[in-house]
Amino acid sequence: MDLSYKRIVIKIGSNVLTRKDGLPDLERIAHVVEQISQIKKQGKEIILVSSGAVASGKSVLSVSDKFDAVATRQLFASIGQVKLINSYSELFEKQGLICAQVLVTKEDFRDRLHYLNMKNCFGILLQHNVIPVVNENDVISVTELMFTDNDELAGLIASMLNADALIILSNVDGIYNGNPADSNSEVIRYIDPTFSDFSGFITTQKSQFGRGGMITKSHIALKAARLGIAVHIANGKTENILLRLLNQDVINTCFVPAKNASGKKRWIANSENYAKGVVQINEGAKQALLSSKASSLLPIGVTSIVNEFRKGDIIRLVDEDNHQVGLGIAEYSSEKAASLLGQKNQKPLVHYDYLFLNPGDN
Ligand SMILES: Nc1ncnc2c1ncn2[C@@H]1O[C@H](COP(=O)(O)OP(=O)(O)O)[C@@H](O)[C@H]1O
Ligand SMILES: N[C@@H](CCC(=O)OP(=O)(O)O)C(=O)O
Repeated sequence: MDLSYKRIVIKIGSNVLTRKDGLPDLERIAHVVEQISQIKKQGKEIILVSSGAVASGKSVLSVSDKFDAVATRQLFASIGQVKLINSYSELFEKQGLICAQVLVTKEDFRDRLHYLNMKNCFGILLQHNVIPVVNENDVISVTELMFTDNDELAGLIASMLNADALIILSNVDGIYNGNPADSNSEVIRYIDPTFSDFSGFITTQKSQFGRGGMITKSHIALKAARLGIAVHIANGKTENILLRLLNQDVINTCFVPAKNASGKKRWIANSENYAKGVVQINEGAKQALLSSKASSLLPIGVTSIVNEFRKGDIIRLVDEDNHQVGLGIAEYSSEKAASLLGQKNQKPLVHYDYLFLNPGDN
């Protein structure tokens, strides 16, 4: 049976696009493009998030290691991105398709105007049947301004565009229940979006070019799945992986999407950086919020106001150990909340409809 996704974000990691010697794998890139063009013919919309700029840059120029590492990365990325997008452009053209380059920074998701500009741009590209090829603007994004990796970028794009699915192509068949190198380990086929503790089996091990590793991937995947987006982690080195994945005849890890979250919840989920206020909640409130029943946050469950906020601000909810439980929109100010703290029968501080839960994301 075919997976009936209409809008799909596909993320390809540097490791999929490069050979063992670190040079760009043009055959692999061509194969990805061929598969995308076949999927396009089925009437689906594709947004491609492609890494590989730095690796492509390294294939053009060798630089002495006496230069600053950050500047060297900027150098490789700026040269490599041209090479990478030229390859995509030529290959898509051969398939009768047009692609576009979209380079973004983390700041663009924080600034509301930039966010809307970006969203509008994707809108017009998709309306014109163009395939956006997205990457981080590595020339601008250095050190603390960077996305954790392109998995984070792909998750944000999938959420911004209300995608039905996010496919993350890496160099493993999925998330294993142990060390992937161990022959006893098996790929976990389905992960429920309420699951949160991966520490038992995911190691911090990364592939040659990997930045975030599997831990970041799993957190991004959970977040997207909780927003109603199906996430697949699969092996980009497997022949016809995209076609086979959509035909459901290849092993991969699928994060099962939660029942679709409202647009408001999606927005809250991506607004962590706007969160002004912080409130600490007790264990009872935490259990109630995380239970399968739809619960709002009541003042009786709030133990303290950590940072002040106004009515309508995004606030972070933390538990007694200061671990994040979720984000929500405050129904009233921190001043009023402080006066109601611990009291019964009061109006919710955060209504369920304006609450996004993401325990374990910090
Ligand atoms: N339980 C696990 N299952 C699968 N991969 C894992 C696991 N634990 C750690 N990893 C590592 O995560 C790597 C993939 O992440 P990453 O290096 O970021 O890839 P990419 O460059 O494709 O984004 C795998 O190559 C593997 O070494
Ligand atoms: N933006 C960088 C890649 C960053 C990145 O996250 O890479 P990867 O972990 O391989 O997906 C580049 O194009 O080289």
